[in-house]
Amino acid sequence: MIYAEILAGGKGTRMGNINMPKQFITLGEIPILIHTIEKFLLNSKFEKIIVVSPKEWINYSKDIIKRYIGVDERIVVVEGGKDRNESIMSGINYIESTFGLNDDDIIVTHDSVRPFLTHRIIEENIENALKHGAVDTAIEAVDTIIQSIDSGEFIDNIPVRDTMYQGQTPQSFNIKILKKYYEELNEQEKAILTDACKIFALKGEKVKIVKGELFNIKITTPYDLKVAKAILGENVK
Ligand SMILES: Nc1ccn([C@@H]2O[C@H](COP(=O)(O)OP(=O)(O)OP(=O)(O)O)[C@@H](O)[C@H]2O)c(=O)n1
Ligand SMILES: O=P(O)(O)OC[C@@H](O)[C@@H](O)[C@@H](O)CO
Repeated sequence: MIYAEILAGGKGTRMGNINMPKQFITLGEIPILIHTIEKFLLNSKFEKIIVVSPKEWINYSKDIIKRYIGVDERIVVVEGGKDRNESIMSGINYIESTFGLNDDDIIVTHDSVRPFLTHRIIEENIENALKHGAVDTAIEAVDTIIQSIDSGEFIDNIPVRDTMYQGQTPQSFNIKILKKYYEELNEQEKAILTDACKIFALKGEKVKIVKGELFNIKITTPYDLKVAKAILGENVK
């Protein structure tokens, strides 16, 4: 089966002083989370669309889904984890305990705060996850990427730009393999994960790249919120 998992379990601290996690901020009068869920609803291949939410925002998430989308049996809201990867695993635990896991089940995981993903990106994630078992969505680096191990004091390395990409989401996986690899990692390895594809990379396993889009931004800071509004053609102050 093919599942979607929308990660909305974060607090949005880098968005600054807001009274709710950033995934609930409205964009064009609709919460960011709802924009993202709607993109997934357009694809009929998903058995379930699992939304992970902070515990204290579960009821709120359910309320806005009902208000903006209505009752849709494909959508379920479950409690997230202490970090992004733990949130991914919460969704997988829900799938396992509710439906069991088959060898060819895949999951398309996506940041709730990337509302501009496209149908093409979702389709290519599904197709390649079924074929390769692990997929990242990425765009070619536009800037030269500089590596500085001492937190920005001096440069250690300037990799050849043509080999550099910027990771986005969705990231999609064979569920059984993702779960097995994640459980095999030690705490130190888990601590350096900035995304789920790194779980496969640490195991030396191949991850297929699907072409992302420049506009598939992650809304992280107040600046990103302005960019998102501009993408939608809203007036930006
Ligand atoms: N425990 C967590 C942490 C993050 N996320 C989700 O992962 C996505 C990308 O994470 P990020 O942009 O870092 O979100 P936050 O953790 O909310 O932001 P911040 O680091 O500024 O607090 C977001 O949609 C966020 O809700 C999640 O599902 N569970
Ligand atoms: O910005 P954070 O490190 O909290 O979150 C990282 C992930 O969300 C991020 O790696 C994916 O969106 C892929 O880029």
